[in-house]
Amino acid sequence: ALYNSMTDLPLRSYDYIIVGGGTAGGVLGRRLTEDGSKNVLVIEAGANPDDIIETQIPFYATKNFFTKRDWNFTTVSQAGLNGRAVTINAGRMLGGSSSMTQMVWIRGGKDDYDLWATVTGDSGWSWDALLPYMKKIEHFSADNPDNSVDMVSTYHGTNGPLGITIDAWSYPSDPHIINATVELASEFPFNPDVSSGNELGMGWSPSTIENGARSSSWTHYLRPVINRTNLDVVINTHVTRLLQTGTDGDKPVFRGVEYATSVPSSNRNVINATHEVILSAGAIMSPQILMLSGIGSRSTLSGLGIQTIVDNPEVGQHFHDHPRFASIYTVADDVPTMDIYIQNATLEAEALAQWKVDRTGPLVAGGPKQMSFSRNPTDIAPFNTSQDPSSGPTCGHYQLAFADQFASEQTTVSSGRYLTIITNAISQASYGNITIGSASPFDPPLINPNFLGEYYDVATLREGVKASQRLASSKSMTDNFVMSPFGNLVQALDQGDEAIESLARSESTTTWQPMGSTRMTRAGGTDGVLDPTLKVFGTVGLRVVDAGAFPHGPAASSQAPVYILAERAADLIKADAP
Ligand SMILES: Cc1cc2nc3c(=O)[nH]c(=O)nc-3n(C[C@H](O)[C@H](O)[C@H](O)COP(=O)(O)OP(=O)(O)OC[C@H]3O[C@@H](n4cnc5c(N)ncnc54)[C@H](O)[C@@H]3O)c2cc1C
Repeated sequence: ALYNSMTDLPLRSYDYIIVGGGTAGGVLGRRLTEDGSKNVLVIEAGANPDDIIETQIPFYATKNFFTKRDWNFTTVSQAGLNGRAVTINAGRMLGGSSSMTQMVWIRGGKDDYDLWATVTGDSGWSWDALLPYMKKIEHFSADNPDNSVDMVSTYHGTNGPLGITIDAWSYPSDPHIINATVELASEFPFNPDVSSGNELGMGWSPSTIENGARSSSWTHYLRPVINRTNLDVVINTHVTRLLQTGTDGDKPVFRGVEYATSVPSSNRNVINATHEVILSAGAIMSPQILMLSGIGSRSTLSGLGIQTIVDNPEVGQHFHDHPRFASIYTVADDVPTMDIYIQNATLEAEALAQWKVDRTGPLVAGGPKQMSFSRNPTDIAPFNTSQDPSSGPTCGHYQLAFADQFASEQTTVSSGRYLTIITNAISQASYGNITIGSASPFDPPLINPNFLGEYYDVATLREGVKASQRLASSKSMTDNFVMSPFGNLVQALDQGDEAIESLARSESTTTWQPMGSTRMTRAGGTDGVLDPTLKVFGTVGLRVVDAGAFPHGPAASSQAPVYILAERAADLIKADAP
């Protein structure tokens, strides 16, 4: 059942306590309770988003920003971004970030997961071994909209919990982009399924949308099973740290969970799991909770008066995110881009009324509907001398995604029609870290993704911007559609590489994909935090299952990889059950 506070919980013991009812936490809550033999408690800091229409309407995804459903994190000053600090929004509600994503559903390349297997020494993390889990997640309900290919049968599942479809709204850009895959077939070859293991090329991009509304790990994994008698979910409860409950051999056992309400001054109480505590608080908060619990770098912890129980300087390291740059183009005045619903309150109100009636109309428009994945050229600087940061040849270095609207975080406009082509550096070379500057669980951790810290990533964005321009200036795109580049992009494209790189430093921001801060490595490894079964090194009774656990960030948006990781994690946890 769902409870508003810990004081409402029935008096019973829990085999598993999951910290964070987000993307991974929702998957675990469902899977660990499905055979009925184990009691599970999920503790979530945020609230239940069921009454919040902005978490349901695909087009309203960004309206969740800066609300109480958003952790609203800010990075430390980023040297690679000319010293700017960047906001990283993250979901603080049931479903976590899956309740506020742009809904893009993309897995990454086969090499991404094969690298996980190599790094961990566990072939269970390879693409082939994970493909059944990938399918197990999906309730995939659309063929490719142009019917040229069946996206479902070979690589996708149709009986899983999570509703996934190709966005039902027809964007003005759709035919132009698909035509460009013919006109520019050598650079943007049509890829019938970018989630087949080879993501390179341009193809349709499915979204976590079903029947015109967002599907999240709350709406499609956890909520449908909330009445299981062995599942309790409690909201509005902030886990402040984990507590050692004993020792097993020479290792500390961490089965105690200390919590408070969302009010920092509220009392701390403790609940113990009989078997395991699983941290699924996301790649920013899970390392913070570990450090507050005495698991981390001794020098950091002792400086803050926290007793070190497990000295592991790897906690919080290898943190990264994919930097993003938006190239904006003007579009012919008579093209009905989504700008009309942003600029005209009457049209938006009509669209909202239509959505409320039957979940149709323009507001079902979610994230990008096509995507392309490309590799950097190998014959120019810095790529001809740098080590390739990608997992392998099935993975792109940059991803282009399209929005039929003005989509900038720097400026807004009140008129005009636009196409935004977003470059994401999905195989970035820069790594940063998460650490803590305070012993208070209510102070956010210090977040350093080190955006564009390596010149390689600036150059990757440069390549993406130039590829966007080649695409935007093609006959297919300029045929009654794209007019010209907009804003600072005009001058940068005119002036060339250095100017583009400089613009990338002054305008790039996050794709909201924090990853890798508690990474998994091989058993007994010293270059990570988790063993291949996601157990925290040096402890008993404790795992981390969230985006922080990725051994290497996939060349993709991160929600699908989190669902994939969590599905296998559930089986690994069950396999260890007493
Ligand atoms: C705005 C936005 C857009 C995105 N767009 C896309 C996209 O289009 N496609 C894509 O693939 N990915 C996207 N992502 C990234 C993707 O959503 C995340 O990588 C993924 O959902 C992370 O899953 P997680 O389980 O690691 O963490 P989360 O889903 O963030 O879950 C963490 C949960 O833990 C809770 N929590 C944290 N601390 C505590 C605590 N101390 N006590 C109790 N509970 C706590 C949080 O409230 C949250 O519910 C986007 C993310 C955001 C924020």
